[in-house]
Amino acid sequence: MPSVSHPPIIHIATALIFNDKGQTLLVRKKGSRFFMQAGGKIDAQETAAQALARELNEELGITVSLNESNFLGSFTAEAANEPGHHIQAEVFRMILSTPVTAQAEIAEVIWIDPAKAPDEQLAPLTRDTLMPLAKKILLSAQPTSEEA
Ligand SMILES: Nc1nc2c([nH]c(=O)n2[C@H]2C[C@H](O)[C@@H](COP(=O)(O)OP(=O)(O)OP(=O)(O)O)O2)c(=O)[nH]1
Repeated sequence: MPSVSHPPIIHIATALIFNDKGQTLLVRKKGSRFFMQAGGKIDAQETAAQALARELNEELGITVSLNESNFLGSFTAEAANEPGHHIQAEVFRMILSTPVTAQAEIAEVIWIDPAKAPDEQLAPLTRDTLMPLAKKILLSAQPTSEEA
């Protein structure tokens, strides 16, 4: 029987970060043309939540504490910056009301309405999974006409 080879998997932790204006935060890392969610690889001995808190501190200068109520799920996609690799992303959600500063390997930070994000500039996981999820979360958070 022919053997099937699977692409190597990179395990990362990342976050859908929202502000109070219906926007979500994306970063572009130095040397990459793709915008994606902040975060990065989970080191040995770290939980996904610990890895994400460390990465958000390194990349954006923010201190967050995360628990399972912030956890959205585990999603897979092609890795944006490492051809031939796939990622498995542990994805959290949070609301941020403090300013952020691009630090370490971050070249750009943007806040964007997920309905207006240009697909061709997004990493595969962001384009195919996380921006659609962000739109759903924002829609479900909007008050209905009866509540408004
Ligand atoms: N943070 C993040 N990485 C993503 C997303 N989508 C996606 O394909 N990736 C890819 C880009 C990279 O190939 C990989 C993350 O690696 P990285 O190099 O940025 O992670 P890191 O900050 O831990 O850096 P390092 O240990 O390699 O120095 O996952 C995403 O939405 N967020």
